[in-house]
Amino acid sequence: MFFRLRLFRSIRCFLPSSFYRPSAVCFCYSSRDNMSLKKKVCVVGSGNWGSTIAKIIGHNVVKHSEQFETQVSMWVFEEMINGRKLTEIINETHENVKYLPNHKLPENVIAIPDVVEAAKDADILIFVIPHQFITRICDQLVGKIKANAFGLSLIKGFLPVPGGGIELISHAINAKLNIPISVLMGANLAPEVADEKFCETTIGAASQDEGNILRDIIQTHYFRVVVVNDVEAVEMCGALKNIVACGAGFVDGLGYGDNTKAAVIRLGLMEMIKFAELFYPGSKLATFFESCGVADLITTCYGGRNRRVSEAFVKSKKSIAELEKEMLNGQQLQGPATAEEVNFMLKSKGIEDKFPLFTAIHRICLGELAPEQMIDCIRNHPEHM
Ligand SMILES: NC(=O)C1=CN([C@@H]2O[C@H](COP(=O)(O)OP(=O)(O)OC[C@H]3O[C@@H](n4cnc5c(N)ncnc54)[C@H](O)[C@@H]3O)[C@@H](O)[C@H]2O)C=CC1
Ligand SMILES: O=C(CO)COP(=O)(O)O
Repeated sequence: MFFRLRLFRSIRCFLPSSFYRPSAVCFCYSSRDNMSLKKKVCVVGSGNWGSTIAKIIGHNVVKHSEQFETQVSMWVFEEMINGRKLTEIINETHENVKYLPNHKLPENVIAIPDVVEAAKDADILIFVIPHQFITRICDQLVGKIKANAFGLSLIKGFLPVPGGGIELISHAINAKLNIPISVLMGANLAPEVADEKFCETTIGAASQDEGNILRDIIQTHYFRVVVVNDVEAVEMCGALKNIVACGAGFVDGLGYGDNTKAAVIRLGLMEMIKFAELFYPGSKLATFFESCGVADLITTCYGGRNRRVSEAFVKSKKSIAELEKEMLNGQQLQGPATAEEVNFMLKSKGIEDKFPLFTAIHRICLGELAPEQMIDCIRNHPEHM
C-alpha cells in the first residue's frame, strides 16, 4: 500500500491536476436509443490481428443476430498464394492460410478484395491494418461509406502531419471519413487470442451507445472488454508501447536479464505518461492501468513481434527491414516506424532529451547508436536525477 502511494506520488510530480483527478472511467451502460436497426459490420483488414478479430466478430454477430446482420465482410489485400488468390482460399477453406494459419474463420465472414465493395453497406467499420497503409485505404473510402456509419480502430501507430507534428490514427480516419471513431487496444497478442486463451482488452469509446454496441460485437468468454471514455489515452498507450517493446528486445539481444527489462518497461511507462501529459492533456492516469496500458506493455515486451525482431537485430547485425522480411512472413512491424514518427515530433519541438528512451530506441533502429548505448541512456535517465 505504502509502495503504491509512493509510486503514485512520484508519478504525480509531473502531472497536471486534471490528469490524476478521481474520475469515473467507465461509462454506465443504459440507453440504446436510435441504435435498434440491424447493423452490418465490415472488417477492414485481414492480417494476423485482423483475421483474429474477424473470427470473434463472425461468431458474435450470430450470437447477437437481433442486433447485427449475420454476414460480415472482410477486406483482404489481395495476393497470390501458390498460384491462388488469397480471397478465394479464405472463402473456400475459411482459413487465412498466410496470416492466421490453422484457425477456422466462421463461414459468415466473407473475404472481399475491393475495399469500397467490402465497406459500402457497413454501419460499423473495424479498421485493423498496419498503420503504414491507413491513409491510402481511407482515401479510397472517401464518399463511399454510409453517412451514419461509425468506426473502431485497432491500429497502433501515428501518422506524421506536415509541419512536424503527428496525429492519432483515429483522428486521421475521422478527418478523412467524417465518422466517429472509437479505439480498441489491449494486451492482445493475436496468436493467443486466436487460440482463445483468456485476456482482457480496452475500448476507448467515442460515445456510450457506440461503446455498448462495440462491446457486443467484440466480447467473448475468453476476451473481456472494459469500455472507457478516454479515447486518446487508450490509443496513445497502444501506439507507444511498441517503441518500448523494441527496447525490451534490445535488452534480450544484449543478454541482460529480467531486471534490466523491467527497468526499460518502467522508464518506458514513465515516458508514455509524460507524452500524454504534454500532448493529450486531460488523459487519465487510471487509463494506464487498464489492459491498454501496463498490461499491453508487459505482454508485448515478453511475447510480441517487435521484441522478437529487435532481439534478432542485436544478435544478427542484419537490418530491421531484412529481419522483418525473413521472420514475419508478410506481417508488419509497427515499433520502429512509430519510434520514427514520435521522434519526428520530439525533434521538431526540441524535446528529444525529455524522452531519452524513445530517442535512443529510434536511433538504434536507424543504426545511428549501438544497442549497448541504450543501457547508458537508461542509467542516466532523468527519472534517476
Ligand atoms: N498481431 C497482433 O498481435 C496485434 C496487432 N495489433 C495491431 O493491429 C494492426 C494490424 O496488425 P495485423 O493484423 O497483425 O497485421 P499484420 O502485421 O499481420 O500485417 C499484414 C497485413 O497487411 C496487409 N498488407 C500488406 N501490404 C499491404 C498494402 N500495401 N496495403 C494494405 N495492406 C497491406 C496484408 O495483406 C495483411 O493483411 C497493427 O496496427 C498492429 O499493431 C494490435 C494488437 C495485436
Ligand atoms: O500489440 C500487440 C499485442 O497487444 C502485438 O505486438 P507486436 O506487434 O509486437 O506483436
